[in-house]
Amino acid sequence: MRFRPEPQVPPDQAGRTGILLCNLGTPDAATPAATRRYLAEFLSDPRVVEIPPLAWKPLLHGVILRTRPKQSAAKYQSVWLPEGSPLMVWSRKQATMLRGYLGERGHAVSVRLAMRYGNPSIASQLDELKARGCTRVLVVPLYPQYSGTTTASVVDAVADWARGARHVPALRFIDRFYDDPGYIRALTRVIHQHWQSHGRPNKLVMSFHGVPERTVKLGDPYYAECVETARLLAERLALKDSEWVLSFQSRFGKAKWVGPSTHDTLVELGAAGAERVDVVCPGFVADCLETLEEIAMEGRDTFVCAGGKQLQYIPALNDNPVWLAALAELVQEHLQGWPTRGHARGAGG
Ligand SMILES: C=CC1=C(C)c2cc3[nH]c(cc4nc(cc5[nH]c(cc1n2)c(C)c5CCC(=O)O)C(CCC(=O)O)=C4C)c(C)c3C=C
Ligand SMILES: [Fe+2]
Ligand SMILES: [Fe+2]
Repeated sequence: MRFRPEPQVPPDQAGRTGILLCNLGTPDAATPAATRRYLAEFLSDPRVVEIPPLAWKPLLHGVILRTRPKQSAAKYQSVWLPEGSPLMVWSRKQATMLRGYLGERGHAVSVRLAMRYGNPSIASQLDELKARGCTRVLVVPLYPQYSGTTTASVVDAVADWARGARHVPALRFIDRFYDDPGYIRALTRVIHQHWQSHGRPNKLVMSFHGVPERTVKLGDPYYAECVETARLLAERLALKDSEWVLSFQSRFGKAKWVGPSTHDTLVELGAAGAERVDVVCPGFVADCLETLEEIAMEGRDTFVCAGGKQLQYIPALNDNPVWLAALAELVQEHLQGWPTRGHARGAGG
């Protein structure tokens, strides 16, 4: 059967609104086997690696998936929490808190967390939302800056699921929030709080996940949106140009990525004798391997080895109440003006 059989939702029970929070995904365990499964799915996505399959598959299966899972699993072990992967732990907490924020305002909404790669899958959570009577779903990729490699890939997964569904819910997406006042306010708050308890650094490094330069040349708006987030943040923090710098981390593969690289920036700052740098990663709303290991551990070593004294990592937004309030507000904004006719118990109606 091409389209799934599904229970009928009686009109009087229809109209729940589903909120699907999506982040990237993470291995189920900090083991080479689980990391391999996760990387195989992630790195097989043509949105992520834009190399023709005939050239990429042999490299992926013959080289990368034979070596990287073991190395990455060791890194995951160094940040793993008793409850699991930091990305999963924080994302779950965010979903729970968002439920509270939206519930308080009395709307008939269901909030679910999905991961683009690994578990819980986007398809499984869309199935759950449908089973709860959601006839419309707001999809919220937790990427502040739009990129084809991340945001559009969530759209692909939702579209793949919809392709097999009989009763497809009405769909909306929050495709970006890089300049959202609440998001910028929450970042400002976290940084101010850090500076209140630890004093100020010589330099604030704003480090974003990188993407291949080619994707930007081909029209990906990601780089420009990172630049704008950084500018807005510096403005809100009233920083002079000499007090902050923008950089890009997590380079992967041999192609040229957008720069300047966070690694090179930390080496330069360390060699120039900077006493203390603080690093904040505004593109990650939840702490994960890329912030806790690559910045707070590897980055610190890089900076100190180059001659710097102290690197302080400023945590991601995680469970910050100002952030969750901003996210709830953003969700409400996107539900506004969504007609409730035929969606009897919809939010905002
Ligand atoms: C292969 C190329 C990659 C692109 C392009 C890319 C873009 C990209 N990624 C994030 C957010 C995250 N990436 C994370 C991990 C991660 N990223 C890549 C590769 C690319 N990312 C790999 C191979 C990995 C896995 C870890 C490793 O083996 O190094 C994570 C953390 C996941 C976790 O479990 O903690 C996040 C989050 C963005 C925002 C982005 C483009 C804008
Ligand atoms: Fe990544
Ligand atoms: Fe990394």
